[in-house]
Amino acid sequence: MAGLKDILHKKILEQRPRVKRLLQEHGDVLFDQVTIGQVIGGARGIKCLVTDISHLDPEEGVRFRGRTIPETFAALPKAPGSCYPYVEGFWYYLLTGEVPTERQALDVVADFQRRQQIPEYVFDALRAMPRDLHPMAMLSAAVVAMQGESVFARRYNEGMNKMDYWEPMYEDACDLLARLPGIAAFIYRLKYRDDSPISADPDLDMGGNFAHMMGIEAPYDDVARMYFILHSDHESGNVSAHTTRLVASALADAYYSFSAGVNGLSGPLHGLANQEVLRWIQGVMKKLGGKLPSEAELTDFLWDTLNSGQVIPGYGHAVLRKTDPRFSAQMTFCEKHLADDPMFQLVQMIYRVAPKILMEHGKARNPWPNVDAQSGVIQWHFGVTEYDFYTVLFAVGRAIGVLANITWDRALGYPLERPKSVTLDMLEEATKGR
Ligand SMILES: CC(=O)SCCNC(=O)CCNC(=O)[C@H](O)C(C)(C)COP(=O)(O)OP(=O)(O)OC[C@H]1O[C@@H](n2cnc3c(N)ncnc32)[C@H](O)[C@@H]1OP(=O)(O)O
Ligand SMILES: O=C([O-])CC(=O)C(=O)O
Repeated sequence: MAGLKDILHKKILEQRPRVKRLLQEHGDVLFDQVTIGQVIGGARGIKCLVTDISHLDPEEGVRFRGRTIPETFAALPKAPGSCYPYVEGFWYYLLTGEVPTERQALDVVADFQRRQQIPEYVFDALRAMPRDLHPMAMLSAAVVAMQGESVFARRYNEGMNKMDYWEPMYEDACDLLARLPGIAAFIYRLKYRDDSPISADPDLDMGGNFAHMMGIEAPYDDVARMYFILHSDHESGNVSAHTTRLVASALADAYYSFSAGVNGLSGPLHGLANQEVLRWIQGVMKKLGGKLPSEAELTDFLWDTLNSGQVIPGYGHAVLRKTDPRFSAQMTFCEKHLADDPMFQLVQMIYRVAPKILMEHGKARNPWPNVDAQSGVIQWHFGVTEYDFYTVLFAVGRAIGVLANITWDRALGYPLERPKSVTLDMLEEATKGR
């Protein structure tokens, strides 16, 4: 039976003529127009990136390879005794667009088990860092420290043919992805559990192994599977995906590229918002002497935040205009496992109160919660209360999407990314007579 790499190769050969035809026969077709507002406004809405891995509809949310989140969860083979899929099966799905059989998903589980050994120098490097360094900085450094392992960089230096770029990129992507849960768990136990790492269990799948290496009982394995899949991809324009893609477009390998993407994810307007949500919630409770707020108290706290010129973390989005389905998917989990948790009840209360206030405030184009509004509270419930670690979990998930993307970018020969910049004078010149 053909393995993941063979099927991916077949898919690549099918897709290449599409790109070639679009470029050769329709390269001059006008596809989008750009306003000055978009040029100054962070390129919002400009359609200038291609990916088939996921797509984001402002009203509906993300679709992975054409499937919504519930459809994706339903379609993929599940880990034993779990209602969540194998992360490895999801990787297969994102890469190929095909739902793997259980056998095919298990082949990837076995492949990742073979690849998961982390070089000892990574642990040495992490131990040499200041213990109070942010875990995202540690993760980024650990990833780039492994750059010497890159098959892509080696083969490039040997003079590899362009048509082959995807293959070592795929190898690097699989190696990196297989090792990331172990690196993340190591960072956690180094920083917050007195340097007491737990070795990988060679028989477990990625989600199960991550829970094992964190030292947390079931259903934390399901939390990991759900979390990694939900955070994997959000089309290509978000900061972490775009950064990874941009760096890889210069033919930097997966280690350099993903490390750069991790750095982008560490911004509080992007991935770090999940730690900010918990920090903000703790701030509310601290102000009230440790008790949960009433709706009136919460309303005041929300206004205080807005009036002091800060954002409500976990709310708003650059593209979405409705409640993020990733928020809803996590809420479904919480209703099952955390229904009585006061922090979850507070998250629910914020969901009842904050959108109205953001609408009244009148600035945010989207007053609804995003993925980050719900994720930290789940971690807190399972004992991961060190909230500066939360974005590391996001990063492990994000790796699935961005690594699938850069493998395909090389397969389809997408070129070096290099948009054009203009000066303010040029923009003003364009407005003359208007
Ligand atoms: C995984 C993710 O990255 S999901 C997003 C995670 N980030 C957060 O949750 C942080 C809070 N949210 C935000 O800061 C924003 O909504 C962003 C960064 C996500 C999107 O930014 P934009 O696309 O620029 O949003 P939008 O067009 O709605 O912004 C318009 C105004 O509303 C403000 N606004 C947007 N969201 C919020 C919010 N949650 N609280 C307060 N103000 C907000 C913006 O700061 C901006 O103000 P300005 O005109 O004074 O500059
Ligand atoms: O799409 C975005 O800009 C931000 C986001 O939700 C993500 O990257 O997951």
